[in-house]
Amino acid sequence: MCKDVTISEIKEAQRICLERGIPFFAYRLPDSGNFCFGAQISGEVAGNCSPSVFLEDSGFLFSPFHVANNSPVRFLRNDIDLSKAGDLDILKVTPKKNVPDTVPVGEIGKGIYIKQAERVISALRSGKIRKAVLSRVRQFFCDPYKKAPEWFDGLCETYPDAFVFLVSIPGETLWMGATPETFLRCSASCIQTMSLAGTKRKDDFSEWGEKDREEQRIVTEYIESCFRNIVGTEPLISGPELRQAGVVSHLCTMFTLNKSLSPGEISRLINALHPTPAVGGFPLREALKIICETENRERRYYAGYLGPVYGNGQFDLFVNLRSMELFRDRVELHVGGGLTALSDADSEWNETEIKSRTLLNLIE
Ligand SMILES: C=C(O[C@@H]1C=C(C(=O)O)C=C[C@H]1O)C(=O)O
Repeated sequence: MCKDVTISEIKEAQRICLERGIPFFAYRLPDSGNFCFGAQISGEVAGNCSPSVFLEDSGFLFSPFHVANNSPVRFLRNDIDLSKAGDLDILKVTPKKNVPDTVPVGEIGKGIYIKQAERVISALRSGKIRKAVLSRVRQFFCDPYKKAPEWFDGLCETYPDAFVFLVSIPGETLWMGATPETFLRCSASCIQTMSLAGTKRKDDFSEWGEKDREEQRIVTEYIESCFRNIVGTEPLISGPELRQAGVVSHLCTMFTLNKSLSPGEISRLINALHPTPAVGGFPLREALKIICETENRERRYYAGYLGPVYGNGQFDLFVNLRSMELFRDRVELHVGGGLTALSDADSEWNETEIKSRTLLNLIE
């Protein structure tokens, strides 16, 4: 699906699609020099069913944190992928669609966040929940429809080891990000995922504290249990090691299974992995309950997963983090962090501030 396309062709195609209301996706895989693009020029964007339905197709999967009316599973086809000389011209003559503007969620400022964090921390200290990921929304007023192609280019340049993406479903949503976190990658003979948790500033060289190590351990043990219960084979596990993600560093453990799995096993693995305690918490049900009651908003596509699916059962899916939703006059960054009984509300706020620099450094 990914042809040799230049960044200027990608930017031009993005501009045309944004202007004409054509559904499209653009991405650059981690540590790759290839830019990929796909636009769906006919029919409705598919969705409203289980993400697994699409894993044998070719296109781009966009799956929310929670499936809801305003955030269904979406799957974009790549009718146009810029592989042919006339592809840009086809986009230019695709009829323009007038679509309604989408509605922002609203900023969640420091006062509200600190109250929410204190509430979650006291539940964590009562011992029923070990970890819960609390997130917030940060707004920035600007002209996203004009700027998006430049930002995409800038993110690719600045974060070579991130999955950089821009995905547009006109009238529904437009997201962009540079995520460091693999959800699940599947090639002909290898399955890979990661446990990514624990955060400090990139220039903080102190030892990792117990809070970060505990946060990481919870995710690692959870992923191990998913493999044990569903695949029955232990993957190769390496780490935790320090992993730089732009402005921050994380602890990262890699899981590699050198084996191909049946579509049924893959689908069960995906269902078990999402959401991992890296973006949800542990135990899952109790953590999701407190997140939902405390955040009091739909996360929509934040902390869901997304990426290209190649049509042969192979795919590269990533967690939707370090990302933002784009509106006519502003962007909304979604940013969160894992809380445990050892958390301090102010430090957690600072962590979300630092993580939001991943995108703000480029767009401000
Ligand atoms: C939730 C986010 O990041 C996740 C939470 C982390 C943490 O709590 O240390 C680290 C990496 C991610 O798994 C985010 O960036 O919004």
